[in-house]
Amino acid sequence: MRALIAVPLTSSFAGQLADLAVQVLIDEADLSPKPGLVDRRNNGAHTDLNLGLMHSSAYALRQTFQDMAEAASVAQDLDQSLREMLGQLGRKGESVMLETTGGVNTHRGAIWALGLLTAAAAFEPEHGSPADVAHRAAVLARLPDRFAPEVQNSHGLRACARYGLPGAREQAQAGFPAVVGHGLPQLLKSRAKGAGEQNARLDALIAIMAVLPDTCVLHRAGLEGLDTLQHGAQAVLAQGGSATLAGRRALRQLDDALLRLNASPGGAADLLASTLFLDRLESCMQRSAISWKP
Ligand SMILES: CC(C)(COP(=O)(O)OP(=O)(O)OC[C@H]1O[C@@H](n2cnc3c(N)ncnc32)[C@H](O[C@H]2O[C@H](COP(=O)(O)OP(=O)(O)OP(=O)(O)O)[C@@H](O)[C@H]2O)[C@@H]1O)[C@@H](O)C(=O)NCCC(=O)NCCS
Ligand SMILES: Nc1ncnc2[nH]cnc12
Repeated sequence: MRALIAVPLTSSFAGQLADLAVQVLIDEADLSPKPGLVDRRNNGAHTDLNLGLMHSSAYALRQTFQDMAEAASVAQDLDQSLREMLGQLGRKGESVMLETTGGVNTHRGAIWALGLLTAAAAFEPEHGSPADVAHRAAVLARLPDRFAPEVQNSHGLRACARYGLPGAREQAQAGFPAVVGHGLPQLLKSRAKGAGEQNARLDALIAIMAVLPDTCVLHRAGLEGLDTLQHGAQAVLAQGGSATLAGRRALRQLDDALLRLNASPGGAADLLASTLFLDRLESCMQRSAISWKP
């Protein structure tokens, strides 16, 4: 149950959460050089994706995130009816994405992760710490959705079943450990060490890659791909991160290795966007305090 009486968010606050979700998707796409992924330099391991498509997809999802924030702001509890409403909005968002991109999967995992986090933030704006928001998102992710179609055959489900590893569902249900325990602490640590903002974000992405069983990589390149990703990312961190000369060299080697394997860590990219979302959320909430106070 809510800690305080439910206060419907003004549409402007739900709009600000949606703006933040879109902005972190743009920032993730633009960040360069990202190993194996679409960025400002090239399309990584993709033939069907490019930076323009990532941007169009991100902007097209704004209404989805706003609808999710508004639904959560009027919900009485983090319960099955809110979970099912978010499921319906998430599936609608996936259709909008596919219409915008001509059928290419740009942000399926991001709709899931950022959708849950946006709703969790909107539900209790007065508790906006990363740990609180990730915890509420996990509560939502663990609830059943009676209207979810029986999907047995997604790339993620197949990879999880084949290799016995957790995927996007489990990451959310566990409270986004790759974000809260790795991406965010690394972002703050690299900033504190004096790294520039782009290098700090790259380090956060690398910290996520070092631990995440990314089902996109497993699907395309199996355990060899996952091993290459995780060991390559650990090597970048061991060399001092992306701001050092040796770290930059290790990053380039990881990019080359992933391209050779045709592997793209799309799950890690989504979780970097989630890291940036939680990082900026508290200041967004403080700025908006006036708009949601009764
Ligand atoms: C629960 C869902 C996430 C569905 O999950 P499932 O595993 O069944 O389905 P997938 O289609 O495989 O989607 C999972 C996407 O999540 C990202 N991801 C991968 N690993 C992880 C991980 N360990 N932790 C977190 N997130 C992870 C990843 O998304 C990114 O990659 C996409 C591009 O992938 P790519 O392989 O390049 O492209 P494809 O076209 O799929 O294949 P190729 O032929 O090119 O190789 C891109 O979208 C990134 O975002 C995985 O793709 C959830 O979606 C769901 O149930 N939704 C229903 C609606 C709902 O209930 N919503 C709730 C409220 S929001
Ligand atoms: N930058 C990116 N490149 C490829 N797949 C992605 N999925 C999410 N962000 C991505």
